[in-house]
Formats: sequence, C-alpha cells, structure tokens
Amino acid sequence: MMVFLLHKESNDIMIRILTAGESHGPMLTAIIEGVPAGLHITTSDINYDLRRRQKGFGSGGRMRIEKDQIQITSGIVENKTTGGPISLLLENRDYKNWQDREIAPLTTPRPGHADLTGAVKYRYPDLRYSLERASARETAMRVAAGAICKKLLREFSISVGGYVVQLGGVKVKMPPFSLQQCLEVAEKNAVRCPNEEQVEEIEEHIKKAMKAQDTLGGVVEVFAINVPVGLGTYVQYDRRLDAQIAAALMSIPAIKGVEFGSAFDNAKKRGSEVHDEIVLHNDEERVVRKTNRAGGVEGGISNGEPIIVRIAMKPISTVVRGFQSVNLATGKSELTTYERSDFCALPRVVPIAEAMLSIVLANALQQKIGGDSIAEMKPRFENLLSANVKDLHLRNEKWKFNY
Ligand SMILES: Cc1cc2nc3c(=O)[nH]c(=O)nc-3n(C[C@H](O)[C@H](O)[C@H](O)COP(=O)(O)O)c2cc1C
Ligand SMILES: C=C(O[C@@H]1CC(C(=O)O)=C[C@@H](OP(=O)(O)O)[C@H]1O)C(=O)O
Repeated sequence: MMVFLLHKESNDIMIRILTAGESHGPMLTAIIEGVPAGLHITTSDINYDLRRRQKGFGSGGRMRIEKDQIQITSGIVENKTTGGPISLLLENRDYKNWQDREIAPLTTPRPGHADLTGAVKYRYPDLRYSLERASARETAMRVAAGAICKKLLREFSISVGGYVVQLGGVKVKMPPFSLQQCLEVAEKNAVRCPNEEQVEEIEEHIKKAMKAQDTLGGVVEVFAINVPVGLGTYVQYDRRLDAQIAAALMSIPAIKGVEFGSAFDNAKKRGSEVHDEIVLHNDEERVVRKTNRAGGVEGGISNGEPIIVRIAMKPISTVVRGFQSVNLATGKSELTTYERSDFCALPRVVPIAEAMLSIVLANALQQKIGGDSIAEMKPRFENLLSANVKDLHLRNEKWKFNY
C-alpha cells in the first residue's frame, strides 16, 4: 500500500495529442494517448467547448456553415475512458461545397499566411496545400482533446478559463472580480469581455474594422486555478512548465506573443517592486504569496498560485483590399485575392488557449503523480496536496558543498 501512495516523477507516462485533417477536407481527426482509465466523458462535454470555439463576434462566413459535433471512435466505452488511445472525428460541413469543384490554383502568396513558406518548404504545385493544413480549422481538434484534458484536471479540482483583455487598441478595464467570475461574465457576451460595461465599445470597434474591410487581433488571458505546487521542473529546458505552456500557446495560429503574470510590466520596474513575497498562510501549515506577478510558475515549476498567461494575437492576415505580392506562376507583381475570412477571431481563441493550457497541465500532472486510472491517481494526488513546507525537514546547521 505504501508503494501505491508514493508519487514519483515519471517521464514515460505522457498525454500526447496528434491531429490530422485539411480545412476543407472531409473531416478532422485526433488521437489522444495517455488519458488514464475511468474518466467520465460524454460527447456533450466535448461539444460544449466546440460550440464555445465557434462563438465570437467578428467571424466570417465559414462559421455559419460548420456545426461542430464530435464523434468518439475509440478509447471511451460507456462514457468512461479505457486507458487506450482515444480517437475523435469531426466533419467539415464545408467539404461538400468544395467537392468536385474546379478550383483555380492559388499562385500569389498572402503575407501573414503559410502560403509561401509552406510551398517553398514542401515544393507544392499550388499554394492551397499550405493553407489547408496551416488553417486554424485544425484547432477544433485541439479543443476537443483539450475538453478531455479539462475533465481530467477537474477530477483534481483544477480549473482552466480565459477571456479577452484587449481587442485591437481597446484595453479591458479589469473588474475587481476573481478569475472565475471574469470567465463567467465573459462567457455571457459575444466578445468574451469580462467587463460588461465595455462589451458595446468592443463590438463597435470590431464593426468599424469590418466596415473598413479590415481585421483585428488582441490579447487573451488564460488561467488555471488550484494547480498544486510541483508541476514541471527546471532540470531540463524542455521540461520547464512555463516553457511548455508558452510553446503550446504559441502554436495557436496567429499567436505571436506570450506573457506570464505581469511580465512586460515587471520588466519596467525594479526587482523590489516585482517579486512575490512569501508569507505564512493563516493555518500556518503552508506558505502563500502576497501577490502573483510571476503568474504561478517559478523555476519552471508551478508554485501553487494561479497560472496566468496572456497571449497576443496578430490581426487576421486576410484583408479585403489585398496586399502587394508576387504571382509565382507569372513572376509578376500582383495584389493578393480575397475569398472569405474572419475579421476578428480573438474571442474564439479563448477556448483554444484553454485547451492548450489544459493539455500541458494534464500531461504535467500525469508526469508528476502517474497512474493508469483515476482511482490510482486520486490517492497520489491527495498525498501530493498534503505535502507542505513542514515536511521538508530543512537542516539548520552548517555544511560543505563537497563533491
Ligand atoms: C480561431 C482562428 C481563426 C482564424 N481565422 C482566420 C481567417 O479567417 N483568416 C485568416 O487570414 N487567418 C485566420 N487565422 C489565422 C491564420 O490561421 C494564421 O495567421 C496563419 O495560419 C499563419 O500562421 P501564423 O500567423 O501563426 O504565422 C485564424 C486563427 C485562429 C486562431
Ligand atoms: C474554419 C475555421 O477557421 C478558419 C480559419 C482560417 C485560417 O486561415 O486559419 C480561415 C477561415 O476559413 P475559410 O478560409 O474556410 O473561410 C476560418 O473560418 C474554424 O475555426 O473552424
């Protein structure tokens, strides 16, 4: 029984996700490996977040075509995970509109897209191949996989959320709410703004850009609460929790900046104004922080404070007026052409960012405590939580650092 309760870091247990599919192909696929057995999952759990990913003011015509509904094809039997790989399918309803159509090749690369880089790298005969796979359509599968990871985290009372904190040049005046309350307010409006008083202003801002046939980006904040101390590690660069979170968030198409806590503001200040002082909690059994400017990670390890990360999205690259480019078939200078596009996808990035954060945290938790089933993980997690600074038994005598 003692062995059962011991938790050790295990690198071979891993939650891994692979997705496949083209934006206008018949369907998208995901395989999720490493989810422990016994986790309750229904299609509604996944569809809930898929619906959230489709909702957002500023979307283009495509979101009126797709009605994302997941199909579970393995790894979940009678609404419980088996521990085997989970496979998911999602139909692209737009496929039938492209099927059997004669499609002119795309030969003039659009700046801000993978058109040119992908075609040069893979030697494509048509730039469309790049956009088909680089498209953010694929993030639907990340959200589906993320919904499973979220459910796993929730078994351990860890919750993840997000909202918009800046849209284009409009900064949200953050209300004096908890992170969870901000999420709840934001979910009630189409721009995912945590301040009800600014919803109209933000919608107007998007409307103006749309009227000018232009596009917008902005900043999203994602958070995770009740994350235990000890996820991630500094022992190798790629195992640092902040590095893993940053990479996962940066992998979302059009995300070009990541900030932990108030990192960019901190950079302007003196150290004495920035670092989060350590104080005894009322019960004196554990230590907590007076502030959380670090955003919940120190030395690549979660420190028990909420993980708070902001991500910057560039304005959507496809603009109606077009950009100067070169037609690679004729060698002539040409304006890019416009087919269809989102004007602002920022509100829809919130569930995608939540999914990416959940995937990283679920994997880090699995690495920390291990376990093939929820039943096995639960006591290990309790053991992790009950550990506190008093258990450290730090020595209080002089010593020599000898090898
Ligand atoms: C939810 C979401 C929707 C997007 N919709 C569009 C779109 O309609 N038009 C567009 O040009 N880019 C859109 N993008 C961004 C492109 O996918 C992205 O800029 C492009 O693939 C190049 O990748 P990069 O910006 O990461 O370099 C969207 C991104 C996200 C996250
Ligand atoms: C399909 C989705 O997003 C798409 C992402 C995208 C891009 O270039 O990334 C371009 C648009 O697609 P289309 O070219 O078909 O209009 C978006 O609608 C989705 O989010 O499900």
